[in-house]
Amino acid sequence: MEKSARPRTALNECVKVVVRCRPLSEREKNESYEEGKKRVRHEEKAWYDRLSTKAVNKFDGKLQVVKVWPERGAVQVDNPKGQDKLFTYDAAYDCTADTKTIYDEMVRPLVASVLDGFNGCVFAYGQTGTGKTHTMEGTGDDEGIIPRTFRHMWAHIENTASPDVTHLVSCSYVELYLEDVRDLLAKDCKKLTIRGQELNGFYIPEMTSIVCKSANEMVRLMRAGNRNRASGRTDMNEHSSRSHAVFLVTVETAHRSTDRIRCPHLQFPWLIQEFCLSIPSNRLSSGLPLFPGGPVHTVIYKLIEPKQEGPHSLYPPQS
Ligand SMILES: Nc1ncnc2c1ncn2[C@@H]1O[C@H](COP(=O)(O)OP(=O)(O)OP(=O)(O)O)[C@@H](O)[C@H]1O
Repeated sequence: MEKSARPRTALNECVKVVVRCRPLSEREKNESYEEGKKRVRHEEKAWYDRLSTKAVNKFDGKLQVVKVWPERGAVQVDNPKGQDKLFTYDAAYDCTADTKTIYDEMVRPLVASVLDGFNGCVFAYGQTGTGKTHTMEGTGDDEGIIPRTFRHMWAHIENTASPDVTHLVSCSYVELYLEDVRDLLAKDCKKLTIRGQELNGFYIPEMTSIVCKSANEMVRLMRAGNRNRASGRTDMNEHSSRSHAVFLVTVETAHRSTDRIRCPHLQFPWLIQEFCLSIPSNRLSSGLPLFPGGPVHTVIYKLIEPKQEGPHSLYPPQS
C-alpha cells in the first residue's frame, strides 16, 4: 500500500493518465468508420449497457470502434470477438475537445507546480498517427501543449517580476534514433553520450542548453530542433516522427534577499509506441527504420523516470 502524507486528490496526484481521441482521418472515413456523434441520452445508455451484453460492432450501419465517455473519463473499445472493453483514465477527451481545454484542465496545474519549484513531465505516448505531435506542438490555429506552457511560464515570470527575484530559463532538445542520442540544438546535431552515476542517476554532460528570453524564442527553438528530427512516412501518417525525443526546460529562480536558488525542470518526451510493442514492422511503417530496442532505450526511459529527490536526470551531477 502506498503511504502518503498528502491526501490523494485529483489536484495533487503524482501521475495522471489522460486519453485524447483524434477525429477520424479521411482514409478512416472512407473505410466506413464513424466518429461518436452526439446522441440522445437513452442511446448513450444503450451503448454503455452493451458492456454487459455481447458486443455488436455496427451502429447506425457504420463501424464505431472507439467510444469516448468524457464525463466518465472512460474509453470503450469494440471487441469483435465478444464483450466491449472499458478502460478508465484520469480524463478522456473525444474528437470535439480542443488543446486549450486539455491544457487548462490537465497541464496548467502541473506547470504551476513547476513554477513553484517541483519537477514535472508531460509525456505523449501513442501509435504512429494518433496525434502526439498535434497535441504537443499544435498547428497554426490551435497551439499545442508545449507552446502553451512557454506562454504560461513567461506570463508567470512577468507577473512576479521584482528586483528581488531573477529567473533564468534554458532549453535543451535531444532525440533518440536507433542507438544514437543526438543533440537537436547543436549545429551538426552531434552525437551525445549518456553517463550514469550510482548516486546521481543518468545525465548527458555535453547537451546544448540555450537561454531564452521569451515564449516566442522558445517556440522558435523547438521548431529549429524539430527540423533536425528524423522523420519519414508510415502507413498511418504521411509526416511521421521516427524518433523518441525529449524537450527539456529549466527554470532557475534566484531570490536575492535569501540567496536561495530553485531549479526545477519540465520535460516533454515523445515516445512512440512501436518501440515498446513487438508489432511486425510491415503493419506499421514503410519509412525509416523503427527502433530495434537495446540498452540505450532502457537508459532513455531512465532519463525521464520521475525522481524523488536529487539533481535532475538530464543534467550533470551537482556537487
Ligand atoms: N485532435 C486532432 N484534431 C485534428 N487533427 C488531428 C488531431 N490529432 C491529430 N490530427 C491529425 O492526424 C494526423 C496525425 O497526427 P500526428 O502527426 O500528430 O500523429 P503522431 O502521433 O505525432 O504520429 P507519428 O508518431 O507518426 O509522428 C495529422 O494529420 C494531424 O493533423
